[in-house]
Amino acid sequence: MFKDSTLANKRVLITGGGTGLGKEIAKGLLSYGAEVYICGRRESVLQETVTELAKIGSGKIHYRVTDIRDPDAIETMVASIWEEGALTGLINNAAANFISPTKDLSPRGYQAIRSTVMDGAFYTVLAIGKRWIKEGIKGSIVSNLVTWVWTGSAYVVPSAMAKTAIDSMTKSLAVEWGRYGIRVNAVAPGPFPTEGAWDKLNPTGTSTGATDASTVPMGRYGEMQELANLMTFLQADGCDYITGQTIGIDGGHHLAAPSTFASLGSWSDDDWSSVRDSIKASAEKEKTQRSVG
Ligand SMILES: CCCCCCC/C=C/C(=O)SCCNC(=O)CCNC(=O)[C@H](O)C(C)(C)COP(=O)(O)OP(=O)(O)OC[C@H]1O[C@@H](n2cnc3c(N)ncnc32)[C@H](O)[C@@H]1OP(=O)(O)O
Ligand SMILES: NC(=O)C1=CN([C@@H]2O[C@H](COP(=O)(O)OP(=O)(O)OC[C@H]3O[C@@H](n4cnc5c(N)ncnc54)[C@H](OP(=O)(O)O)[C@@H]3O)[C@@H](O)[C@H]2O)C=CC1
Repeated sequence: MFKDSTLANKRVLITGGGTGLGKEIAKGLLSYGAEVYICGRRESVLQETVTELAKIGSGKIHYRVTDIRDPDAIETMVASIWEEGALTGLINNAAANFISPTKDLSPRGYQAIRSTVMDGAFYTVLAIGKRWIKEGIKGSIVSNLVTWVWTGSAYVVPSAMAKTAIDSMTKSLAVEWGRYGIRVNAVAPGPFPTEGAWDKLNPTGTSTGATDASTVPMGRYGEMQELANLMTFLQADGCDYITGQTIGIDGGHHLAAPSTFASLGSWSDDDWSSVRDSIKASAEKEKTQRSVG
């Protein structure tokens, strides 16, 4: 989809890049020439990913063991990356989540999710953004959110809340940092099965609720390359005027929510014909009662 050199000279940090979508995004950025840093809390997982992905593109991929809930740890990570060269991009991807009735959540359960998704992304943006402003670097921030920023979602309330906060950060910082040429965008994926997410959101293995591909208008899950391509586009030069946007990539999933008429997709032509007759009859009846028009 892009030239191999599309991301040459780009240096991008992907939080949570050792697994799942972060790892797939890393593959995409590497294949288009970027140098990539990934971070997470499990060194063995990061090491394995770096070894595997070093064969792709320029092969410049590095890891840092970091808990993004700790602002001091983030500062240490970002300072050590800067010693090797300034970043040009950040992808806020690390997250925590699990399904649970909200009434059963403890404060610590809520905090585990909020502190990773909301606080972790903010601390990372702050550590990197302040360096870009000081050094006059026009960086690109992209946060990996979810369509729940538009619909909310039962049974994953802390995740929906924290992702929505980062959606708000995206719009707010796009304005505040536009003067520095820093772009702040987000993507909102629908279901892209990964081990990490499906263990926490589809523990029965029966694909119900938001993990059910049959409720996606396109009738399928997202493909990793599709997400990696969108991330590449948002990290590349060429459309710098795009900022403050959250771009859905969900096969139309959130537009098919129960609050819409999406289920009418099962009606036949005969059903529609009968419905049309009924609606017209109603309109005709009303017309006979009109005093004007
Ligand atoms: C529309 C599209 C469909 C798909 C959309 C997908 C959108 C988003 C997906 C994701 O974000 S998936 C990401 C999945 N990956 C992860 O979650 C990785 C990181 N996860 C973790 O580290 C753990 O799973 C964790 C539990 C979230 C946090 O671990 P931590 O070690 O920090 O905390 P703990 O001490 O284990 O637990 C803290 C607290 O939480 C309570 N808790 C844990 N699990 C549950 C549960 N299943 N139900 C209720 N409560 C839970 C735990 O009991 C602790 O509370 P206290 O008991 O101490 O009060
Ligand atoms: N899969 C899907 O269908 C969708 C996913 N998303 C989003 O995509 C992103 C990736 O999810 P996915 O790949 O599916 O799930 P994963 O569980 O594979 O990815 C989560 C990553 O975050 C890292 N992480 C978690 N907590 C921390 C922390 N405190 N500090 C540093 N790193 C941390 C984990 O590494 P470690 O445990 O080693 O720290 C892991 O690599 C998330 O933001 C998720 O909300 C959005 C919509 C749909």
